Amino acid sequence: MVDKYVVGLMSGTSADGIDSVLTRIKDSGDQTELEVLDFETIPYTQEMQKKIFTAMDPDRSSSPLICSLNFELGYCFADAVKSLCRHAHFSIDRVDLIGSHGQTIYHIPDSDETYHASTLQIGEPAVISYETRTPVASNFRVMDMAAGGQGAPLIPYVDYLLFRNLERTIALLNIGGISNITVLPKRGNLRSVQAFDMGPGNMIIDELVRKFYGRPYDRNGNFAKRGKVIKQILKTLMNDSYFAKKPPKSTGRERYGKQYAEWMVENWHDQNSDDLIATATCFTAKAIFKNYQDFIQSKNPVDEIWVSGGGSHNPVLIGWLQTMLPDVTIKTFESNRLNADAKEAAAFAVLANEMVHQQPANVPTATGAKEQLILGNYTPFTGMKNRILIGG
Ligand SMILES: Nc1ncnc2c1ncn2[C@@H]1O[C@H](COP(=O)(O)OP(=O)(O)OP(=O)(O)O)[C@@H](O)[C@H]1O
Ligand SMILES: CC(=O)N[C@H]1[C@@H]2OC[C@@H](O2)[C@@H](O)[C@@H]1O[C@H](C)C(=O)O
Repeated sequence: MVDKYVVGLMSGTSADGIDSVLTRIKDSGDQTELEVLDFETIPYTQEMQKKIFTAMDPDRSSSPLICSLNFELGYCFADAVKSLCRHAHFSIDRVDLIGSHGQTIYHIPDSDETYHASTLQIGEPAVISYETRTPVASNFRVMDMAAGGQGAPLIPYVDYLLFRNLERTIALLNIGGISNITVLPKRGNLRSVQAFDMGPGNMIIDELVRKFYGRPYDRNGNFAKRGKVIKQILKTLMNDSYFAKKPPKSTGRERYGKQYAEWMVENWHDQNSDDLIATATCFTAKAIFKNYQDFIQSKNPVDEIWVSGGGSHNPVLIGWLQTMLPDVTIKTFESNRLNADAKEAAAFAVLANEMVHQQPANVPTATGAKEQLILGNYTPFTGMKNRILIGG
């Protein structure tokens, strides 16, 4: 089986920048072997981040903005690939395939009286493909959703491929904008994997810090450290219907973004800023704890939780989580195959590789889809250097 050089691209719900990773992948499915050759994060300019947040906000968004941003982000993603290849001293001509998650603009996990269940990730693959002269796999969530799933989370399949069959039950917890978990029961098969979004990650903390201090996030939990948790507020926040909802479930900025933080500030305007940040940080930890207690503990008591995502750098958040789960070892995700920050981007390289091998890659127990499906749309470069991987 010939190795493929695959670039994975990810921009998460925090919209802080583009993670790109250059990988070498051998084989596919259960036989997948992944090697990470280089990794880079390119932060969005302030202007770009502002546009993304505006596009996500139903009160301020517009169709021309989303239309234009789809192309603008396509160029940003293509630039990220070019920059990564320069950084790795690797000719872009040698890249066989790009797997791009895109930027989530809106995610409606369940239909309601107004809107159909749907999800939108943008960053035009034709632009990425044209600019890099390389085929692109993208739009991984929609086929799962077409089959009645939530289109999220998708990383659990890759977690299973790369980290299964350990002698202990391991949970991979990613604390990004949203927190999500993958539980890999010891010696379990794909059907035994439990995975879902647990609720807010850093999203509410980020919004409060932006509002109070004009900074993007609470670096090393410094503001939370100065504040104290207001028990009454925490109790109110924990009374959230998302936590009672049984998995499969997924959530996003629509629920725990700017409006949520604004509601907190309005409701408790007489409270000290650092106390509110501390309370939001404790809320994030407690939401993870509650979901664990209600949906995981009795089924698959975990031995270890490996934490990745930006929240792993917040010692206050991790400290609280450890206090709530004294019997579980909580440690930063570590693997000789990939570092924590590269994990999500690398997962989209693996998903792209699965796509061109026509391997189903969703985990129906995690997304709620009716069946296993091949994920992703394929955009070949259709110019002179036409390299179509599918079917030959
Ligand atoms: N040193 C740090 N101290 C505290 N928080 C940090 C630190 N570094 C990063 N973070 C937090 O991590 C966030 C970014 O995390 P990450 O890049 O994992 O999110 P994401 O990939 O956008 O989210 P998601 O996985 O939900 O899509 C920042 O917005 C910030 O809140
Ligand atoms: C719709 C969407 O973009 N969901 C993201 C988001 O960020 C974290 C969590 O919510 C997860 O469900 C998902 O991302 C990861 C990459 C996933 O699909 O596994």
